Amino acid sequence: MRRAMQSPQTVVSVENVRIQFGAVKALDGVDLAIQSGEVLGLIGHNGAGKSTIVNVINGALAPHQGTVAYGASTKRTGIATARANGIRCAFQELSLCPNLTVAENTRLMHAALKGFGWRKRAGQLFRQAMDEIFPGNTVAADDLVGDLSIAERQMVEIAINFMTAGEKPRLVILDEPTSSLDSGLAEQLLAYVRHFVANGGSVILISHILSEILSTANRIVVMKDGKIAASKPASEFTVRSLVETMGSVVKEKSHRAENSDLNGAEIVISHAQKPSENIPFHARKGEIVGLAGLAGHGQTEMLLELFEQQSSNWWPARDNSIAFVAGDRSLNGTFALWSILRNLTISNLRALARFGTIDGLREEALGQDWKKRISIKTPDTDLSILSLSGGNQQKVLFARALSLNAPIVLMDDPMRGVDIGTKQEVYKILRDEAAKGCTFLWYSTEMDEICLCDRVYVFRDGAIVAELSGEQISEESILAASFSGGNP
Ligand SMILES: Nc1ncnc2c1ncn2[C@@H]1O[C@H](COP(=O)(O)OP(=O)(O)OP(=O)(O)O)[C@@H](O)[C@H]1O
Repeated sequence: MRRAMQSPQTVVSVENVRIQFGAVKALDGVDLAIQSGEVLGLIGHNGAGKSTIVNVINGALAPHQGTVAYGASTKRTGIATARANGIRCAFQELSLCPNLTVAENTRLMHAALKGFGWRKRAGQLFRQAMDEIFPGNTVAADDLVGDLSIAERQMVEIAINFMTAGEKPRLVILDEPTSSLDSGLAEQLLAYVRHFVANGGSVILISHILSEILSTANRIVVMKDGKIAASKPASEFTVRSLVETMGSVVKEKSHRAENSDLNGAEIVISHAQKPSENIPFHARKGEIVGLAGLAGHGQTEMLLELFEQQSSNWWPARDNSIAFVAGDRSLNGTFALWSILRNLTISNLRALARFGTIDGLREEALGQDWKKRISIKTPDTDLSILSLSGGNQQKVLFARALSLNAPIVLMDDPMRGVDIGTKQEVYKILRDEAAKGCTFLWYSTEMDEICLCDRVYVFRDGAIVAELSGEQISEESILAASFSGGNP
C-alpha cells in the first residue's frame, strides 16, 4: 500500500505512432501513456487497433512512424528492452507451446530460470502465482499444456505473466483475459488486478465485456479505426457512452423471445444419458438451448459428442444436417495458411460447386454477403485469415457455420473476442433463424448470453445437474446450480 502513495511514474508512453498493413491503417497517430498504479481499460470495435498498439508497447512491432519510450529511456525499443522494463503481455491468441509442460512454458517466458533445479523452481513459482490469482485451481506444473482446457490455458498464460522470476513485472497487458473464463474465475482475476495495481503495478485491460472494464479500470481509452476516440476517467463513462464512442449503435439489451413455449415442437437432437445423470438432454426444433456452468465442466465434450453422433466419420455428409462453431479458433477453427474467403466457404463447397468445380463467382458472392452482414473488417477477402484481428477471425467462423443453413448449429463459446455491436447483430440472426426452425445449442461463458436462451442445462463435473427454462433462467439460479447442483 505504501508504494501506491508514491507519485505515479510513466511506465511507457507512445507518441504519434503509425502502423500500416497494406491498405489498412492499423494505427493512425496514437498517443498513449501508462502510469504506475493504474488499470487502463482499452476498448474498441474489432479491428480498431488494440492488439496492434499492444504489440508496439511490448516491442514486437516497430512503429512505422512515431516513438515508444519506457520510463525515461527513449533510445531503445524491441522485445528485449520492453521485457527489461517489466512489460509483460498475456495474448488473446495465447502464446503457450502445447507440446511442453506448464513448467517448461514458464521457463520459455522467464530466461532467469536456468541452471540446476530450474524445473522445480519454475514449478514452484508457477504454483505460487496460480494460487494467488486463481485460488482453488487444479493445474499442475507438470501438466502438458496441450491437455489443458482453453480456460486453463488462459489461466496459465496470465499466471506466467504476473510471476516474478528475475525482473519484476511493472506493466501487465491482458488482451481479452476473461474470454474463456467463467464469471467466478473472471472475478478472481479482476480482484487480483486491483491488488496488483494497489501495490504499484500497472495493467492494460482489453475486453469487450464493458461491465468488467467499468468496474476495474481507473481510466478508459476508446479506440476507433486506428485512432484514440476518447480517454477519460472510468467514472465519466457509462455502458451507453462507451458503445456510442466506439461508433456502435446503442441497442436495447437483447432479451429472450417472448412466448417461446416450444414444448410441443419436435425433438431434433438428444444425448444418451450417463448412469450418473438423471436429467436427460434434448433440444426441440426452433429452440435456443444454453449450456451453462463453470468453464470446462463437460459442455464442449458434449457438443463434440453430439456433432460426431450426427455426422459421418467415413464419408462427407450429403446434406448439411449440423454445423459447429469452434471457440478455440487457433486450435480447431481457422486454417492459418488460407485466405479469409476460403476459410469462410470451406464447409459449403457442395452448394458452391457447379459441374464438380467451385463456382468462383458464387463463392465470392457468399463471402461478400457475410462480410456485410456481420461487418468482417477487411479490404479484401482474398487476404490471409491471419491478417484479420482476433474478433474478425471469430466472425469468419460464425459465417462459415451459419451460411450452411443447417437445421442444428452447435456453438462452443463462439463469441470470444467479438465486439458488442457485432454480438447484437449475431443475437438477432440467431433469433431470426430460430424463428424459422433452426435449433441452436450454445455453450457460453457469458451470463448475458445464457440468459438469452429458451432453456438452459447447467453442467457440473461432466454431468447435467439442472435444467432451467423461461423465467427460471437467471444468474443466481445458474450459479447456485453450478456450485451445488439441482433445479431451483
Ligand atoms: N499482420 C497483419 N496483416 C494485415 N493486416 C493486419 C495485420 N495485423 C492486423 N491487421 C489489421 O489491422 C487492423 C487492427 O487490428 P488489431 O488486431 O489491432 O485490432 P483489434 O482492435 O485488436 O481487434 P479485436 O477486437 O478483434 O482483437 C485490422 O484491420 C487488422 O485486420
